[in-house]
Amino acid sequence: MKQFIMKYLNEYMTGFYLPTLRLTDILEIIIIAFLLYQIILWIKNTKAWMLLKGILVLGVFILGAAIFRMYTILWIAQNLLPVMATAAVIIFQPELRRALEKLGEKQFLTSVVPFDKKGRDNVRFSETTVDGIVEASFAMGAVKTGALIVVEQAIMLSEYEVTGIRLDCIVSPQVLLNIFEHNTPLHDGAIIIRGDRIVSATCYLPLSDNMGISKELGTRHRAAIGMSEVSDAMVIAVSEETGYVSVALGGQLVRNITPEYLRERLESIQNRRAETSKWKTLWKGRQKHEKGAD
Ligand SMILES: Nc1ncnc2c1ncn2[C@@H]1O[C@H](COP(=O)(O)OP(=O)(O)OP(=O)(O)O)[C@@H](O)[C@H]1O
Repeated sequence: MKQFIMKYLNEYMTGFYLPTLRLTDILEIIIIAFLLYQIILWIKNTKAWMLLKGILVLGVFILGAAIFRMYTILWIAQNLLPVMATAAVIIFQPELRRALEKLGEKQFLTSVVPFDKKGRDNVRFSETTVDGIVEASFAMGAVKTGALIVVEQAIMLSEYEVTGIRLDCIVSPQVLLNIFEHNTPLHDGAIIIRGDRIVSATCYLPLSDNMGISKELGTRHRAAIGMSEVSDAMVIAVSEETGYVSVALGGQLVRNITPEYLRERLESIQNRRAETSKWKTLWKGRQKHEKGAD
């Protein structure tokens, strides 16, 4: 019996190989899992999602060609691969730039390595500015005055600032209402807010080419989403048609929000420390509003 067991173990267990697991291996697995998760998130939120689908279709086609030994197709695919890789980098240059910018953002770095303690406590804009933006947005919504307000964060929006008329004035509800008043020279396009000041008006923002955006939304909302796709800015859009106030951040538009929600969102980017503590509340609120908007 003992011999039989030993023979069985010899036969079946020698094929198993159990590598020794070091602490660095576990760390490596965690890092790779985190990076993969971030890449998948990035792919899902950008045009790269379409690219991935295209690559999958192409992969299946090439696999079919390999199985059926279609040598000419395989030769063409092999020679076109470097060209396609270069083309993908050129086509997705804005998305790649955005991903690298995100990596370099202070906010991202400080969330991983909290070396900039002083920076975390810095307040980006004052409570008066928050009040001004919230009050003006909903006052304009009530009378159906269209508006587009870009609140700059870590990424400087100089290239969009120069498309408009330079301003330098403190944010207040009165000024905002005046700027977006119909038939006034500054009402068209977007304004950019940096800190507590409006730095430019009538700015032209990049339009999003996301196919999933609701057809009932026009260029104002498309510009709000587009701006939030290429930068970390928070963009507030007030609809001239419905009076709804919407907010775009990271390529996502939350429509028909309440003053409390807008205040919360502004306060979350106003102070880095508040951002961490309010994350949970905001996320819950956003999900609720997204449901409401649908
Ligand atoms: N790329 C852009 N950059 C900045 N502002 C823009 C841009 N495109 C449109 N706008 C602004 O949006 C206005 C047109 O809005 P439009 O009616 O097409 O959009 P909408 O999303 O349906 O908004 P609304 O609900 O207010 O009608 C323009 O007059 C202009 O002020």
